[in-house]
Amino acid sequence: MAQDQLPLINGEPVDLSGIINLFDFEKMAEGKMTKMAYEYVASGAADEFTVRWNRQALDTLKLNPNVLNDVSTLDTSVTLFGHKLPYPILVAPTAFHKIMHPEGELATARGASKAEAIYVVSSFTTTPLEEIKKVASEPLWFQLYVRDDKEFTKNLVQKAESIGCRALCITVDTPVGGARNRQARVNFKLPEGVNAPYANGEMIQKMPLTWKEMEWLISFAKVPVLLKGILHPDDAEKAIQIGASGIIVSNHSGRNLDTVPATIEVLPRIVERVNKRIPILMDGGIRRGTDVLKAIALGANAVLVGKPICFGLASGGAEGVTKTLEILRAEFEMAMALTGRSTIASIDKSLIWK
Ligand SMILES: Cc1cc2nc3c(=O)[nH]c(=O)nc-3n(C[C@H](O)[C@H](O)[C@H](O)COP(=O)(O)O)c2cc1C
Ligand SMILES: CC(C)CC(=O)C(=O)O
Repeated sequence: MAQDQLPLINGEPVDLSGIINLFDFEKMAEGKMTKMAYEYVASGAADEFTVRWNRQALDTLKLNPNVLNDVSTLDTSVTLFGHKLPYPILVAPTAFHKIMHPEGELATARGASKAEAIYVVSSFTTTPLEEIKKVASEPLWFQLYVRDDKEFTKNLVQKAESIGCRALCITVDTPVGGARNRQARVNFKLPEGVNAPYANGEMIQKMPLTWKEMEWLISFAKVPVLLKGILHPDDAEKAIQIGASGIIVSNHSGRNLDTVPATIEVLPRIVERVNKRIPILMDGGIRRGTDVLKAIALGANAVLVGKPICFGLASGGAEGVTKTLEILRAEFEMAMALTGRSTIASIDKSLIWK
């Protein structure tokens, strides 16, 4: 690429041509981020067992491909809540993008839109929703951390709806923060000049969120509500009973409760209980196209990626985000073709080697 076409970070051109896979982005990002920001993004809770298990569980699942099916054209599209996505990968909500790149969430929104992906904006965005909306040409969803101030929460939901967010993901796995030892060691805090307008002046402290508050939220939400952070089949059932439109099987990338299982291990039980009544999304450790394929084979309708987006953003701003999604999308297409699957519907359990 010519020097004048390279993405800029802090006015400096950044060459992403050496980036071949998502792990390359992490290495590059580590070199560009402050230690505090890198530790914030890269770390998990306590001894980080769950962080490792998310990856190990995906790595050790083996594939069982078929040959000689016609894979000359692939249809990777899925429909979620009436909206057709060209491929089943969304940008997970992650907080504080301005500590990763000076353009923060604006770069993420531009990058995700260019890659035709839905961007789930975090409650702890460091850029106001209206500004993000202006640069996003693909749909936005909004992730909500419910605060004890009901008026504040309701206003925030209504703001997200009024700027056009198409769904709400209520994070239910963070009643308190986790034992984030690595963040504690670097004394993580937002740098001067960076703030989170919807954090209501606090980071995570105690959140009095119960099924009762969820029912209250669903009662006035005008867009589909998904519960993010479901790991127990009974909770998936309750989510359906109170009228949730979808769930996200997530262990918060191992950042909250260490030693919970990998999400790909949990997924089949939830899929069985939900029995196609509502869509199931999954996140946690998705780094390869084959990971996306495995999650869909085990019953997810779509997946989200968190850390890779942060590393793409830190490495190359909007271009880094786009490239992250494009690599994953291309690898997913290869994985489909190489396993003899030309549509999402044909990706079933028989793809997983037993
Ligand atoms: C740096 C970082 C910040 C995050 N911030 C939020 C957040 O604000 N709200 C939320 O619901 N989840 C948050 N998450 C969790 C992600 O939405 C997602 O569940 C997780 O990152 C997916 O796993 P992966 O990072 O292995 O892809 C965060 C994750 C990371 C890595
Ligand atoms: C402020 C944080 C609790 C945001 C978050 O969800 C995370 O860092 O995982």
